Amino acid sequence: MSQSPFLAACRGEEPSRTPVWFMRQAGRSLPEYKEARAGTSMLEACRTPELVAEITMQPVRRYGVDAAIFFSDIVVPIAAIGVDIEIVPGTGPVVAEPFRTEDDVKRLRNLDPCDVTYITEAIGLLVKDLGDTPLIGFAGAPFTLASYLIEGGPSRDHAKTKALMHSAPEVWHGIASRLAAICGEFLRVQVEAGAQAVQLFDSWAGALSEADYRRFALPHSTAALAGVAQSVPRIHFGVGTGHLLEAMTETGAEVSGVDFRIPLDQAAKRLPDKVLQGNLDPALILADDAALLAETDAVLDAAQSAKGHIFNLGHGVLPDSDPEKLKLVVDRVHERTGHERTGGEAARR
Ligand SMILES: Cc1c2[nH]c(c1CCC(=O)O)Cc1[nH]c(c(CCC(=O)O)c1C)Cc1[nH]c(c(CCC(=O)O)c1C)Cc1[nH]c(c(C)c1CCC(=O)O)C2
Repeated sequence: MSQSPFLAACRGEEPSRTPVWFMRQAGRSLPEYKEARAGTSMLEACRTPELVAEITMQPVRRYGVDAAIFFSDIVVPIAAIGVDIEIVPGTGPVVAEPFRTEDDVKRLRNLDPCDVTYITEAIGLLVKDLGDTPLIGFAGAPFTLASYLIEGGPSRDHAKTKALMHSAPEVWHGIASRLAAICGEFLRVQVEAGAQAVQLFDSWAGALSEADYRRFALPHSTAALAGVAQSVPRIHFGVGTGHLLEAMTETGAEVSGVDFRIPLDQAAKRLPDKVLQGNLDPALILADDAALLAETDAVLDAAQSAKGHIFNLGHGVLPDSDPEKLKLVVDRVHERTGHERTGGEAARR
């Protein structure tokens, strides 16, 4: 496992090749996923260890990526503490009774590892199946989760969430600090079961100004990530967060996820001490091969000046992506950056 290019890159060491994995690599773009999921709701699938292990393995088998991302969802721990939340196909998480008052804060009890034994079981199966490929555990950051709970579902402007932050800051901090404890515990359960890195998804943090991010989100994301500090590398990612790059590093995460809107050479100038993850525009997977490979090369070139680089998309794989195109990207990244010893060289040593 010490040979894992992904873990070496996370630690800021020189990997044998640039590691590559894709956010949302397990999911709707794969025909074998659709087949495995047929007739099972998303949350039910997340609670079925054999199915979780199979779906997590599918992109590893197909693409030869350097890490597996655990098949689950950011709302799984919220559902596990008894909140009535569903993942509606084509929409996203929908909450039956949104959270908006002091009394609602009390509905967020702590997560007990006993609430999610299916997670421990699924990771137990995966650690055996994965061999040398590391498993990334994950959680949603308090702000992103709180937005679903307060809005009641997906939101473009996060208006109710922002209004609550400013008009009832004690209710906001009550909700967000309880979510931080839940996220921290969810990450710990995954690491204790065998996940070798974690990613905190603050997908919607880009909707906040830097001042609001620092005041309302950063302390809670920091608390969530503190749960697994010193045990595994931590990756932190948000969408449209160019104005927050520096602030987001203050959570203490070792790796900064960069979305496709900021070139990696610019991110490297601003974050010289951070390993960067990213950032091919997911839409390029739908482009022709020549354009796709040119942009893949451009990402690799821009990453040269970074302290370290983990190749990824700038956000999740789009549902219409052709798996063959993702395979093309993995092979290109490996071919261009691999300097693993050849048989001949190894024999000479
Ligand atoms: C915001 C967010 C959610 N979930 C997640 C985020 C953060 C990442 C991001 O910004 O993309 C994280 C997530 N969700 C899922 C994973 C699994 C691992 C992976 O392949 O990356 C991960 C890491 C599975 C999933 N989570 C979901 C699917 C699709 C469900 C299906 O196949 O029926 C998958 C594979 C559902 C989901 N869950 C959520 C949304 C918005 C949706 C899409 C709803 C839809 O359009 O159908 C909430």
